[in-house]
Amino acid sequence: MDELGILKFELSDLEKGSMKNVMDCLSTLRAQFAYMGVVSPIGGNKYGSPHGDASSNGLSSSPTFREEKQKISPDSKTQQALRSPVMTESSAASMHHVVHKFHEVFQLKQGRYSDLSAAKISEMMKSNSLDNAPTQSLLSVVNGILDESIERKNDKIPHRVACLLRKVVQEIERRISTQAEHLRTQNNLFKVREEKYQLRIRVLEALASGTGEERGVVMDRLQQIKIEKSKIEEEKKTGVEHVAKLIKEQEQRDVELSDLKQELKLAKQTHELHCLQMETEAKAAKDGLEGRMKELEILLEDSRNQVRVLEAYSQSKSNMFNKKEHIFKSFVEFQFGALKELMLSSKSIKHEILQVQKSNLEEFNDLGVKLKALIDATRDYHIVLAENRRMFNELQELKGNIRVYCRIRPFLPGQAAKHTTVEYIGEHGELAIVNPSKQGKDRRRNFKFNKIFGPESTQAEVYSDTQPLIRSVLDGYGVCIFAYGQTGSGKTYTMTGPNGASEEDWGVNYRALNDLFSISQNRRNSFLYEIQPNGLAVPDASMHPVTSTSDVLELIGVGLKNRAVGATAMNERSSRSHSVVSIHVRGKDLLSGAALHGNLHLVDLAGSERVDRSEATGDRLKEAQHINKSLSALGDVIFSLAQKNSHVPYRNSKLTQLLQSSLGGQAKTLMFVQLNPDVSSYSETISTLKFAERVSGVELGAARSSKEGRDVRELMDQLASLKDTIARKDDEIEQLQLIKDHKNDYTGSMRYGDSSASNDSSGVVPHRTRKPSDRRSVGSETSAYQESIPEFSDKHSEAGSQQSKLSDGDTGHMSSADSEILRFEDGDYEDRSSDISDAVPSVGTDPDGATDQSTKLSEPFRKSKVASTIRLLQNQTQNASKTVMVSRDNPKGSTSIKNTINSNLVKPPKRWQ
Ligand SMILES: Nc1ncnc2c1ncn2[C@@H]1O[C@H](COP(=O)(O)OP(=O)(O)OP(=O)(O)O)[C@@H](O)[C@H]1O
Repeated sequence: MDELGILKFELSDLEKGSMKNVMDCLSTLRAQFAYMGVVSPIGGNKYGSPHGDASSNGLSSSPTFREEKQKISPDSKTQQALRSPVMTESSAASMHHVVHKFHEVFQLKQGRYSDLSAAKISEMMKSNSLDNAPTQSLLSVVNGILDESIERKNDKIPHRVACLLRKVVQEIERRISTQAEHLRTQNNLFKVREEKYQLRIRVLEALASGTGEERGVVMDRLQQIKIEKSKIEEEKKTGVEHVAKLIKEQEQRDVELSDLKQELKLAKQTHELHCLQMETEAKAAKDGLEGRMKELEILLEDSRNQVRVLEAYSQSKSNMFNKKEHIFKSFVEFQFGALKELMLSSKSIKHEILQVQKSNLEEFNDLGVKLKALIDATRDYHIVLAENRRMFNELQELKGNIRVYCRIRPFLPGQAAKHTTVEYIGEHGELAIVNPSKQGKDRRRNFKFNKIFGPESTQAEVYSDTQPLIRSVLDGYGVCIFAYGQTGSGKTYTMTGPNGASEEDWGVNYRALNDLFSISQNRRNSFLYEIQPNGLAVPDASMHPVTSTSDVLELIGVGLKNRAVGATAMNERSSRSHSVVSIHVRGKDLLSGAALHGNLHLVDLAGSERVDRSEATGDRLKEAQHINKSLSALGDVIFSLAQKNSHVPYRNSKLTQLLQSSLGGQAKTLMFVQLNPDVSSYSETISTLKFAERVSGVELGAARSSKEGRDVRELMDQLASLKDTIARKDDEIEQLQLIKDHKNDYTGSMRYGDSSASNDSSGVVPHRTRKPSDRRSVGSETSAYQESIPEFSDKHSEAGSQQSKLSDGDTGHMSSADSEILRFEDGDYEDRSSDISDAVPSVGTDPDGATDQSTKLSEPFRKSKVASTIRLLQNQTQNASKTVMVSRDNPKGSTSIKNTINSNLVKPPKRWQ
């Protein structure tokens, strides 16, 4: 519309309701189409306005008018296009281009045609330009040139302008002729049509003239046709307007379309680029995703496996839980059942408890009274227990504070000639030694000791007679057990046992230690023991606290490492020093607070030897001399004690220094006399036996003479009476123990609800389970104490042995004390006993006769009567023993003894005091 110069309106004008622009536009369009109708071939006037020729009305020279004419004068192609009901896209585009060209070529904006350049004019003259130029433009050119020539007043116009004018005029003429031809053709057509219509009119008139009726119909029909015609024309007009409108819309759409195409192209390029980019990204993303997908697949597979495993696991768990649930359910049901039962029983128990509480209260009151009695009884029990201990040790003393056991070792597997010197071993300590090289009376020598252990005796048997002394250690006594004998006779074997000994072969040392600790444990309720407290015993020796046998064994091991051992001709592994294990015990009576101190010396003496036989020389000889010297010192001490010398030479050797506390005084001494049975050792054997005999008979030798042999019987009676008293006391103690146990059981059962026997660890507990008749079944009235006082078991054997000793016809072995006779070098002792010629009167007793005495001893009695009686008994028996002893050199006397000593005579005591 801009190009056509038509006023336009915007869609917004319609929306706003401003119709002015719309109306202007429509009126301009109508005017234009009206003009087109005028210039159309049908109108017959192509160039002129409806009001006549422009040039003629003077408006032609007006540029506005020219322009207006140009604007509204489309060329033939344009007209054709406009006339064409359907306009193609290309034709519309070309029409637009042509109109544009016309304006460019022929529109003279300013100046004159005569001033136009030749090039411009030649361009205008191109047939193509002229052909395409609108007629109006051509006429404008003509008019312009003519106007210029009028203005120049017939002055000549330039040649090129004249050529242009002619060319334009020729073109106009050509067009006019074409137009005329067209008009003629049209005219002819109209004429044909007119004739046709005339013909129709005539037909119609004929018809009209025929009947009035028919004429009316025809007229109506004609009228209808006219109306139709006018309608058709109207529609045609509307259609033309519609086509123009469509053309405009089409153009607009084309523009939009091209813009859109352009945009589409751009968008397509952008899109393609974008697509490319997207594809690249997509590819990368796809690769990444594929990788990720593979990973995820692997993960998925793993997860599935895990899920399978977990499923299996959860299945098994679930099964297990189901089972458990089942079990729990049944358990809970069972528990509920049990609970119900419990509740029921709880009710009845509560009821019972109430009743029991009631009865308990009564019993408690009763018990309070009984408990008081028990406390008193317990106090008495402890007093009696202490008394018992005292009596026990006094009895030990009565049995003798020094005992001599003789042990004969067997022949060793490697020993060649097995000729023994031991001819006879009696059950009660008798020993007969023969000298194969002598004949007659001197061939045989008899000895008597507390006990003889033959070659077959076991370690346990040997120890069984030693055990009672260990108890004395814990009662506060000094005890010394030592082994004496020639080298290789088995001292170490007896004291320690063989190398790497099993428990069965353990020697005295180990067994004594075991007993020491076990008895101390048994007494823990009444005594607090401290074994081997820290301190120093002798120079270069130290003391260490111990709590068990193994502790002591460790210390012994340390000591043994320090012990000199060497091979001699007599013993492949001879101890070249004394070995002393000292155990010190400090005890405290928990009830009375009294303290006691005992000690135990376990001595394995170095072997005495005849240096000519042991073939010792050099250091070994010196060693042997030292050993013999210290043994000699030991003998001196023993005999000094025996003679009750004011001075006892303890300090002559370290050995006697060490043993001082367990030699003399209240100390008890046990000596194992070790013998080698081989004939080659005959002289050493005799020497050893003589020494032992002297030790064994120390007190006998030291006793003063007594002519009151008859007193022995009386004293024996008293002794038996005392034993009976002890037995009764034992019964009392036992009864108290039973009461105490009953109390413990009762209180235990009250506390724990267990009325069964309590497990009392005290050493006296076994008694309460035994009947009195059982206790006496051993054959002694003191057998109730066989476990706690095992020595009682051997009293008969000792008594018996003493009896045998006294009844032995050979009194040659009964040597008297003589401190000067201990000589090992010559292998024999010189017997220089004093002349004692008194015969022993007939003595004897019946133990059963003493049972009716002293059935009840009061405390003052015990303190005074018992003690004084024991002392008296000791003195008397010593005298009696002396009487027996002195008779050994008197064949007559010995015969007398043999005939008169009663078999029940108890061995006289051997005290050194
Ligand atoms: N009762 C016995 N039964 C078996 N073998 C024994 C017995 N007594 C000793 N023996 C053995 O006799 C040998 C010598 O014994 P042991 O070493 O005990 O003698 P000893 O008197 O200590 O000698 P020494 O004084 O030279 O040290 C050892 O081989 C020992 O095993």
